[in-house]
This record gives sequence, structure tokens and C-alpha cells, in this order.
Amino acid sequence: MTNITASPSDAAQSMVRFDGVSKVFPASSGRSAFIALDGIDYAVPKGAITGIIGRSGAGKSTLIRLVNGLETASAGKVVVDGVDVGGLDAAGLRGLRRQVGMIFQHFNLLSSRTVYDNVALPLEIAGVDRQSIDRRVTSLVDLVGLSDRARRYPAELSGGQKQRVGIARALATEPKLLLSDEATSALDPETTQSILELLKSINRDLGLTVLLITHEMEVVKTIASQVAVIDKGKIVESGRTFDVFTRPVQETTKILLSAASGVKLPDWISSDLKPAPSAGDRAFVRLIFMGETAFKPLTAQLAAAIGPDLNILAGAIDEIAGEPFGSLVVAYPAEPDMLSRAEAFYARTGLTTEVLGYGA
Ligand SMILES: Nc1ncnc2c1ncn2[C@@H]1O[C@H](COP(=O)(O)OP(=O)(O)OP(=O)(O)O)[C@@H](O)[C@H]1O
Repeated sequence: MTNITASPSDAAQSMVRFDGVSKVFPASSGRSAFIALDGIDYAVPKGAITGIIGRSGAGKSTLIRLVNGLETASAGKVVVDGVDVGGLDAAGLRGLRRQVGMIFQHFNLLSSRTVYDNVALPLEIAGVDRQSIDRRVTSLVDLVGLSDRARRYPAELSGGQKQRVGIARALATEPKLLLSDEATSALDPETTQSILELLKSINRDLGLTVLLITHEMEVVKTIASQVAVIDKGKIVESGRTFDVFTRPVQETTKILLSAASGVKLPDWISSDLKPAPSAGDRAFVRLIFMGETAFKPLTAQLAAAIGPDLNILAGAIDEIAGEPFGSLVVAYPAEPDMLSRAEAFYARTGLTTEVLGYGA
């Protein structure tokens, strides 16, 4: 298991730290007690966009709701910018929620209030004076590109515009941390991209830390520099998005990412592959191009090293967390001299490879 354990030096660098956090929902009306989170140790770095991914029911929502005190931990500590959330009284929690904004899948806007008044609401609750509210709301509505819609009601807005209002409202109290709970899951792909661009620019320009949960791998791949994978209430893998997406270790991660990164072999090939070669078989190998190797003409060199028996089956070039990433699936005879020539070539060029199996 790869895991980020906060050391004293990175404690100062983390916006959120989960220290041995568990959450047990007690038994109720015929349901037995349920362990939703089980010993989470994880540090969310300051200033970054971090994604939490996992299957439905893995514990993502529970984890994120612990950060702003919407849930309380059954064991362990959740520390937000140095403050132990479990130790806060009601006034402390109100203060925390000014520091931690949140956006939701279904926007959660008040339908009876205009765009302007929805964004103003957290400031009214915080007792900010009218003039300061006006200044702040005007600039936030402008920041999210809705100046011409400020007097409209939610029902008059598209989904993307509603989420822009949600973002402006979440930023009203100048939080240090923005939590995003499936914020683009109800939006079409084009609108999703525009919301992700907005979140990216807010992260970059305001230095706001973003922690998002999503079942959409594209979202993480597009904007998150860090990712953690949660499965049955445990963090099973975490690290730089590029590393986790290009070299997933855990089976859960591989399944989650299979459609989002690299090239998937057609089923008619992958279902027939064996772990060891028989006479006359070919080796099916995935070549991964990243960093410098993404820009080198290695396919032609591989063809020269293997000869005319090299078969290129599938390929794609992609970008993960802003870094280029290419993947090519090739096949060649699994004969000893051919395999050793290929191995020598991979060693010489530093290409990352994965033997998918052997078959005809
Ligand atoms: N208040 C509750 N009482 C009892 N069980 C709960 C409660 N809230 C969540 N759970 C259970 O805890 C588990 C984790 O739920 P959670 O909503 O955190 O998962 P998730 O990864 O966000 O899933 P999804 O992507 O489907 O929203 C689920 O099995 C859920 O049924």
C-alpha cells in the first residue's frame, strides 16, 4: 500500500490531516452497525487540488463531511489547518465552516433568492455589513462570469450557471479550503470542462486548497495533482495523480481507472491471454511513454529492433494532471532471442512496459 503519512515537517504543509480516522454508523431500524471509514491516515496538501476516488459506497462522502464537521469521527482525529475538528464547540464549528467552503452535485441554491442573494447569504449569516457584502458579492459574481445574471433566480439558470453560483457562494467567506462533492456529476461534458477550468483558476489565482470527491475519473485526471483511492472505508493507494493513473498498484484502482487511462485491449484479445507462452505464441506488451520518452520516436526504433514481426494493436496519447502520457499495445513472437532483444531495447531506452500475457 502506498500511503502518505504526515510527518512533523509535512504537518505544516497539510491543509487537512486524517489521523487514524474511523466512522461507525450505529445500528438502526433493522440495519446493523456499519463501519464506513476504517483507520484513515491521509494528508491533504496545502494549495493543491486533491481528488478522492472510489466505488459507490466506499466512504467518500463520509470522509469529506468529516472535514467541515457535518459528520463526527468515531475514532481518530481530523485536523484542518492545525485545528482538531473534534474539539470544536458550536461557535468553533461556525468559524470552521467560514474557512471551509463546499459545493454540491445538486448545487443546493435557495430558489426564492436571486444569484446575488444566494452568494450574499453566508456573509449575512456572518454579520458582515451591507457595503462590504455588496463589494464582495459583486466581485464574486464577476469572478464566476455571471455579472449579467446577478438578478436572476436559480430556475432561470442552466446547470453550469447554477454551479457557478454555488462556487461564488462557497467563496464568499474567503475560505482556505473548498470541498467539492461530485460538483460536476450532474453536468454535461462541455459544462463540466468549463467548471473544472474555473476551479483550476480559483486554485491557481487564490491559492485555495481544493479537496474533491468524484466517481468521474476524467475530473481527477484533468485537475487534481494528488489522488487517493478509497475502498471499503480504507485508503488503499495515494500519490501524484500522474503516478497513480499511469502505474496503479491495487486491483480496485486498476478497475476504476481502466476506462480512464491508457489503452484497453479488445476483449477478444485480453480474454485469451495466458500468463506463460506456449510454442508459437506472441507476447502482448503495453509500452508506456511518459516524461521525456513521450517525445521520442521510440516506436520506429522498436520496429527496427524487433523486425517485421512487430504488430501494433492499439495506441493513445493522453494528458494526465498536465503531463503527457502515451500508451501503445504491441505483440511480437515470444521467442527467446526476440524477447531478449526487446528487453535490451526497453532497458536501453528506459521505456516502462507491462507484459499483458501471451497468446496466438
Ligand atoms: N447516516 C448513515 N447511517 C448509516 N449508514 C450510512 C450513513 N451514511 C452513509 N452510510 C453508509 O456508509 C457507506 C459509505 O457511504 P458514503 O456515502 O460515504 O459512500 P460514497 O463513497 O460517497 O458513495 P456514493 O459515491 O454512492 O455517494 C455506505 O455503505 C452508506 O450506506
